[in-house]
Amino acid sequence: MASGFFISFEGIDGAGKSSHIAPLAEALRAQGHSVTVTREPGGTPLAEKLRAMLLHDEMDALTEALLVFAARRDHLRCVIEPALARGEVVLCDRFTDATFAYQGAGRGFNPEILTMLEQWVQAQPTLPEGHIRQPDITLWFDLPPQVAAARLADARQPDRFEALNQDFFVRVAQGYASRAAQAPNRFVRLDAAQTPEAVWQQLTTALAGRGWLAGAQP
Ligand SMILES: Nc1ncnc2c1ncn2[C@@H]1O[C@H](COP(=O)(O)OP(=O)(O)O)[C@@H](O)[C@H]1O
Ligand SMILES: Cc1cn([C@H]2C[C@H](O)[C@@H](COP(=O)(O)OP(=O)(O)O)O2)c(=O)[nH]c1=O
Repeated sequence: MASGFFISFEGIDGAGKSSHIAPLAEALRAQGHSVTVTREPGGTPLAEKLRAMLLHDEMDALTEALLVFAARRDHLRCVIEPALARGEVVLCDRFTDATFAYQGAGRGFNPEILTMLEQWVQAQPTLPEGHIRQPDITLWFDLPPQVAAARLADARQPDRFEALNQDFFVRVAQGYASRAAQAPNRFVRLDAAQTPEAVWQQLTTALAGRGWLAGAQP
């Protein structure tokens, strides 16, 4: 079976993830790859409905965790796994690291339960025994929360998460840092405080170092 490549984009709100996904998709297509661009929570009609609830309805942290993993299951089954099986590159705006950062570190929800849900939801019969589906590379846009807040101040109407205070995002940023420490080969840390051009340069250099995107121009 053809095996594609799975890249996730992570970081706190305002870190610059979304700004880099379309240019990366274009650069990969220009080099002959088929690319699926998607996002979490979301990516399927069902998961987009769950996303709207997560972003706008009041609920506790367990309900948040169950909704994001339900959305993820549908997204994996209907979009990500089929795209990988076709040999495509999948670019996904957030994945499970966001759950550990937001519901785990941010909300203070039990990470052991998140790990259990991760094992169930990301089980995939085509993978070798003991493996679950994870991104091949996670591009982590690391940015101090106060810089992200300044970027978002005028940019858009905040959702339930973006409206939370600075302390929440300090914990979320720490959550990403500890996830990155647990999977150093998967995570690529980008200094997202630099200019968009410099962040793009870091991103393409990291991918080129792994055999992707030779000579891509911003
Ligand atoms: N490197 C950067 N320097 C300054 N502003 C940036 C940079 N990257 C993105 N932005 C701006 O910050 C805001 C948030 O960027 P966005 O890509 O939507 O972040 P995210 O998807 O991580 O929430 C946007 O207004 C965007 O134009
Ligand atoms: C994937 C995921 C996202 N989220 C949150 C983080 C974001 O604040 C929000 C939506 O993410 P995002 O798509 O980055 O928002 P936007 O479209 O505004 O850039 O969902 C979680 O809390 N847990 C998760 O597992």
